[in-house]
Amino acid sequence: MTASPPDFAPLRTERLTLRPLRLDDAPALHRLVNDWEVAKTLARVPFPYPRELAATWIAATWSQIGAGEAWHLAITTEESGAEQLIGCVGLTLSRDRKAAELGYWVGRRYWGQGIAPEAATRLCRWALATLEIVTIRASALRDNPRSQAVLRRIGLRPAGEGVQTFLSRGGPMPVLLFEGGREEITGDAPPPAAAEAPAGGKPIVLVAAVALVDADGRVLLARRPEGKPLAGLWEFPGGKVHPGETPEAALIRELKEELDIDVSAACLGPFTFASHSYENFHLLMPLYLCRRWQGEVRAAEGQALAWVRPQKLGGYAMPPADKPLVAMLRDFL
Ligand SMILES: Nc1nc2c([nH]c(=O)n2[C@@H]2O[C@H](COP(=O)(O)OP(=O)(O)OP(=O)(O)O)[C@@H](O)[C@H]2O)c(=O)[nH]1
Repeated sequence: MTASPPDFAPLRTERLTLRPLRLDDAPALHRLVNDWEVAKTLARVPFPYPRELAATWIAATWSQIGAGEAWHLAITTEESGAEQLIGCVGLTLSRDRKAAELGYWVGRRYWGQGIAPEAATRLCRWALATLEIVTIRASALRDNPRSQAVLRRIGLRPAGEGVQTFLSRGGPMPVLLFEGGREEITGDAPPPAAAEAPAGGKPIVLVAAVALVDADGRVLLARRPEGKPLAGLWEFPGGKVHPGETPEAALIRELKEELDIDVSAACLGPFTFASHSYENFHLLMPLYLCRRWQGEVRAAEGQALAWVRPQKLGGYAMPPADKPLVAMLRDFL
């Protein structure tokens, strides 16, 4: 078992910090969760909660974070200048690593302040932008409307009913199942940009993008970082064309900013384009092909990068507009 808290940069919201648990959280954790009103809603928590279990569980969460299997984090807040533990929130990966199960609890004194949805939304957004998951699942006891309301607030939708064993209740209990993906949880409808809306229609957003192809014939994909619309999806490097800019100039600027490379317009070969309607704008995106640049590609904005063989492009989750582009690239390269 891991002997110290794992390296994990805390996730913050306006009021909360989500960070790995520490051994000195054990007394507060025990006090908050050894409360029938809290424990009775949780499947994996025994009641009464043995004092020594808190430290054992904290150490188990470190191993799981280290192994990339589950992220159970402390929810803390500042009260009169001191950090207070107020609950926990966690995600556990499914066996195929495509989904994660969400769980949380908040100490009774902190109920009714929207802590659970705030913490859960933050963790889910981090996970969708960082892990390879596409679905988040959760369940709530049928007789726990408060938790069901939290799951709806996060953006999860009902997905049937089930039965789960509850340690606290000593047996199987009926639960309602919930699930959702990136669109539900992040409310992703990318914002419209510069162009004016044509009467009765959506604004057209012009974005220049490029398939950079290296000497081995691999294509560069960049992962959209947390905080941007469609976070976690892989895309071709590029960005919006600013007013007065040509698409080539926009791309040259974006490639310098995002990847720290210098590209000349002569090395940008027009390849194809995407024309795709998103919910609140219509994307028009010329895709260039480029095999020559100066400098070494690096993630200048901290984004994840991947050099991908054309046949493997289908394995990366990309924005819907990119689907036809990927098929054309695969045929061409
Ligand atoms: N760069 C790029 N954008 C894409 C691709 N596919 C796709 O739908 N888009 C969409 O095109 C838009 C590009 O906007 P962006 O947010 O990356 O542009 P930007 O870097 O100028 O952003 P900012 O000004 O918001 O920071 C986004 O809505 C993005 O989802 C793609 O393959 N590459």
